[in-house]
Amino acid sequence: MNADYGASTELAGPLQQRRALYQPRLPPCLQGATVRVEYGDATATIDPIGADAVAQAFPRTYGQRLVTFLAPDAGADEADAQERPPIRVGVVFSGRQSPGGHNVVWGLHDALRAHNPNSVLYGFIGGTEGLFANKTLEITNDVLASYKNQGGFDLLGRSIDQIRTSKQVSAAMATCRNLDLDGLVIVGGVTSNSDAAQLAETLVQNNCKTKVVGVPVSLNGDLKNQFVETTVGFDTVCKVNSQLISNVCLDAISAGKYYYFVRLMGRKASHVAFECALQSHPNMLIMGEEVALSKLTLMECINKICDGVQARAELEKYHGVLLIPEGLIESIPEMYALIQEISILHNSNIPVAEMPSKLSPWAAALFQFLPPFIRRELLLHQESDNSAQLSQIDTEQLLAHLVEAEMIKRTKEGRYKGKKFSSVCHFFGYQARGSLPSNFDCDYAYALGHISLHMIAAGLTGYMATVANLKDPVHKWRCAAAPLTAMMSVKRHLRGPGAIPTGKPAIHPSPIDLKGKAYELLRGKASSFLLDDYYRTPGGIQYEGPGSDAKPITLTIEDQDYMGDIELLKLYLDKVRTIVKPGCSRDTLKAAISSMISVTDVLTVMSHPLNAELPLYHFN
Ligand SMILES: O=P(O)(O)OC[C@H]1O[C@](O)(CO)[C@@H](O)[C@@H]1O
Repeated sequence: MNADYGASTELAGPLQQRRALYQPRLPPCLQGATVRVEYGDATATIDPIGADAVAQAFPRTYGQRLVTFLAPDAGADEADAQERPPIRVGVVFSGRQSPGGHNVVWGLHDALRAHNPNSVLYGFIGGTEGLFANKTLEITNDVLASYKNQGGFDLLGRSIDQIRTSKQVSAAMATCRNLDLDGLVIVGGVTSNSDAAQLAETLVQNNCKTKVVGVPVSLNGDLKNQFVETTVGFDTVCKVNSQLISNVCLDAISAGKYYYFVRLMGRKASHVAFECALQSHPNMLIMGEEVALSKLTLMECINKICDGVQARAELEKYHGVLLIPEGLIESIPEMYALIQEISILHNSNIPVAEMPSKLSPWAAALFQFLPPFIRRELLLHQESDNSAQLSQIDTEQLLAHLVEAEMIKRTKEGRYKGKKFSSVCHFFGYQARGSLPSNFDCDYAYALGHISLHMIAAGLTGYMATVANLKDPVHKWRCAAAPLTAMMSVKRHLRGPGAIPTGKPAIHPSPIDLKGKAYELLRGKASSFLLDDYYRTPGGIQYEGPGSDAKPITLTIEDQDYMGDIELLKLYLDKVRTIVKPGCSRDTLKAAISSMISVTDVLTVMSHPLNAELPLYHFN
């Protein structure tokens, strides 16, 4: 390991320094050294058909009860910290880096110290490989000083997001025993938390005392289910990307000559692209979930984009911004089938150079049709979950290339009479992944770190730390722990009651809810986005003042009646605060709000009783 992990570095910039001083907010139940642990119902899984398979695979950790953490009863005697047994905990960054990850370690550290100052926290250097090789860094306040509220995972670094093979699991268990760990906290997304569940089960079966706790940290926002509302890092990444997208929108409209094709990280599900579209209002968004549902072929997607380009040309508009998720390529049915064939070849250890000749005739034909750069990228070695390396496949360039060819064809055939189509491509991912985390991600991660300690102290294993009511202010957050097995499902080939579960139980990425309110909202605006250049400029992340408590739009919309909540209303009003002055007309307000966010029923805002409570917002 060359990097000097955990070395106390000086925070160079004033913003970095100021961010290090930010004290994340904690919900009331986490403000003391102890919590009251309340056990709820026993769990099954979110996948009734796969429940038996999950129960069989996790005989010792399946069916555990839900757990809620509450503030200790008023007047309850809080034992002296010295009387609580010290706890030894290890923490590993397993998943990809995501803004806020450092605060999980910080929260865990602070909660451990409050529990008993003789407790010890080890960070594994270099991620899972450090865990296997027992390479540790003791986390202290000094070590943490320059990582508080900072981006990246460079406090400890990371390597592969995998604790899965029997060799890896045995090595992890040996480290837990060697360090005499009471708990191991695994930080990551769907893959890392699936592995955490397996490790927890194995440790129980082998009478290893270490409790395994998962923490939902992933920019993808796809670890979402009835227990988990969002993941740490999603908010920041969407805010940074939305700013970049809106910059590109203004660039596009200024010169009026390019179509920007922007691919966004987020793996198979389209959460990042979707949230960014709600924040920045690009002209088009092609979501993987829509394409998969309608079984749109590659050429149907291209025609859809070309129809949009043509409709805009009729308005004399030759610029535009199109967003796509990096997982789009896998959602196109014929591309999915091709990727599956390549995956089988990888799993059969066929050398990459021989793969094209081993494809089925139709897959070979499709493969040959694709431009050489896409062919090369499709053959890259797979991710740890056996999926294609989506970050490396330049789908935006493939689309731009095919759209250009189709526009030329339409021109030749006389079906398009506008100016020549020109495109510029971007992949926004890494730029946002290392960002300074938003206040929301700082608070959320810090709270999850605290909850992890309370889970270990309560002897829970095979659980994920969770926080509910995230749309509300921090003092209303509800802290809990949910069994990892309860979030599992089993892939199956057929749908419906006759479906036979196949494959290993795992926590799978959850797709965009195409019946949800946020989707309905976006669809309602689709034609205006396409034609009206309804671009919205969210600007950079705000760390102080108005807007610093803004949360992901999808989180706030999905979880409640639109505009039904005072906090959400305050949020919107905060956003318009800078341009809407007291006493302004309804029309000004309406224009201001709709240019910033897709509010469907602005009048509801105006007639809301809260208006009377906020003197700034008395409207004529
Ligand atoms: O750093 P790498 O290996 O390119 O990882 C990229 C992948 O990691 C993520 O950023 C997080 O899972 C994905 O969105 C992306 O596909």
